[in-house]
Amino acid sequence: MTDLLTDHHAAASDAHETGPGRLFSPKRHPSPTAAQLDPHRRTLPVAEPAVVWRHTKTVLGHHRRELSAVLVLHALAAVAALVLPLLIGRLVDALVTGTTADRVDRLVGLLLVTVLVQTGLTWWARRASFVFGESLFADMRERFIDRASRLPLSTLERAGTGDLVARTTNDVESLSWAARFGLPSIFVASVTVVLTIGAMLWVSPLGALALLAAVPFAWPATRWYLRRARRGYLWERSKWAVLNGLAAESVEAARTIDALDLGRERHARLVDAVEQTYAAEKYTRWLRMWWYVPTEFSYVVPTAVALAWCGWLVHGESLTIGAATTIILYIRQLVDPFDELISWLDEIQVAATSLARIIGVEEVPDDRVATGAVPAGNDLSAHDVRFGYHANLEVLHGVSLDLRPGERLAIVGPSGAGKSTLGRLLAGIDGPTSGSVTVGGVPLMELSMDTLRSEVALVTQEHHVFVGTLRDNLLLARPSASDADLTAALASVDALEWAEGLPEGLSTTVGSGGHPLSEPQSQQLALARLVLADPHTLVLDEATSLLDPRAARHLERSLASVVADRTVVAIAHRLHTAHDADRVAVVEDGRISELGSHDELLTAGGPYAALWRSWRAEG
Ligand SMILES: Nc1ncnc2c1ncn2[C@@H]1O[C@H](COP(=O)(O)OP(=O)(O)OP(=O)(O)O)[C@@H](O)[C@H]1O
Repeated sequence: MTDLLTDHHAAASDAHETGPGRLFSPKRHPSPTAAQLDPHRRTLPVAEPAVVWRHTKTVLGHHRRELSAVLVLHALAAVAALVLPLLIGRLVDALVTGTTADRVDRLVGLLLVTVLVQTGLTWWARRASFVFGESLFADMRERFIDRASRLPLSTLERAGTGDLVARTTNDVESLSWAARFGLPSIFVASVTVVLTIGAMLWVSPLGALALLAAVPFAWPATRWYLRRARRGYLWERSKWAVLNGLAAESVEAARTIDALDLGRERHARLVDAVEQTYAAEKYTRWLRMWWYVPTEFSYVVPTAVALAWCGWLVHGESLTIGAATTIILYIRQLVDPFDELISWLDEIQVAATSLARIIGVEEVPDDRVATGAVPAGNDLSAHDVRFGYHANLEVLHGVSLDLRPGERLAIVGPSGAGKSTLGRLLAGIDGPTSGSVTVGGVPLMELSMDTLRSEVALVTQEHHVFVGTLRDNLLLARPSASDADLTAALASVDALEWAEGLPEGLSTTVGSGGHPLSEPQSQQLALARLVLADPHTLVLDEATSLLDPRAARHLERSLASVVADRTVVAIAHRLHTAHDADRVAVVEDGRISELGSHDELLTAGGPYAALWRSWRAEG
């Protein structure tokens, strides 16, 4: 047993030992390394056990009344269950010492009533537990969804959506299972175990000693298991998150994968993710296997010991046959709840890991704090802005820029210079590490998301159509808009004709699985959303096909009507946009090296003039 329960963290180097002889040797199985767990690097945070415990206590505190009712009902049901062996013991003693038929009838009648009462109480207690588990789970889920839907975009981009999707699906499901079925079973089992042991001690403390025979089997094995389970399940969950993310991404990007012939590469990555998930699953199964064997012994051995021990006590007249019968029945009666506790202990480990991952989402710091300050005007300014996606790797090195309301400013520069990054900062997606980006004198990071979107918006290549009606998709931009507003917005981007031609007009379900929208239609929908949000400044990333000169003429018209009367920052990857702009900012190596009109910069003969000449030569 001691050999079996030795600490094997050092065995991580044997990660590739998978022969059958090795597989079942506890010494050889690889445990997760810190790098494999990787809970804090690029993934979302995982709450520490103390935080999980504090959170659980708080949530239980909110349901104190239901919890007390559940415990009292289970205690009553357990007491009724304990009366049965006691009555049977009395019956045995009465029969051994001699009694009347009348007394036997009374004891049997009492037995029947007890069975009925116990059944009724158990049903009631279980029902109360289910209701309790459901409301507890509903609370936790609501908190999680609330936080998850407000996560900073930069955090999500860094962590990847796979991790959040895994927490929303696998983890919530495992928690739901534990809350709905685990908690009720644990209540029943714990109350029954405690009361049964109490009853055994009351009947005969000496006879109850037989129960100690379970300890050498159950105790060390459980300790050994619990020491490793959290790390094991965290490892398993993190690998599932990677696998889920890869699978979802592969399905979403199926067309691109086909077009670029990336099938083989995706397959290799999926196989690698499956292998890593398999290794993690194998580890936790291995833990359970070595834990279950001794615990199974702990169920059987005490009954055998009790038979011998109580028999010896009866022989020495320290115990009546009836009391011995009661003790042995109690020991048998303990097996089921004990087994239930042991198997739920395992599920609870999984659920606790899931809970730690779910609560971890709450630990993501907000990237903005809405102060309630109201911008005094529409002028957008960047002042000495520095920013990097990673610590020690600055991308923007002190950028200052004052936009003139209503102007069209093109940002040009070599690839990787920081143009898109500057665009993200000007649109308030990311906050500067130092310096400030303000609108009407208020830093963008001090505006609520709703206010921010009515000031400045980033138009990217993404024009996602959400599953829901066309109306729902438009209302996202302005929830208070009337149907007339929506129709006007669609008309302004030249989309009314096809929108009215949909089977149910604004009420047509679009998005994945709904009525299919063509690429230009999806783009117009995104533009109509912009019209509804009505920001005074737009940051257009020209990488988007929205500005592709080969795009359909009506799309260009749609865009033109959206940008009219707004301040526009166009991140120009083709210089013809710069030619049409009021001013051009040249970004080189994270700095603005030139700023002026097209003609001024050409006359200056600096970097812009060189870029323009080489672009003309290529064109
Ligand atoms: N999400 C990100 N995480 C980490 N690094 C990033 C991220 N986005 C951009 N970078 C890095 O920041 C630097 C500037 O990138 P950015 O996309 O802003 O340049 P760009 O001038 O827009 O280039 P391009 O014209 O090729 O789009 C590059 O070194 C890039 O690798």
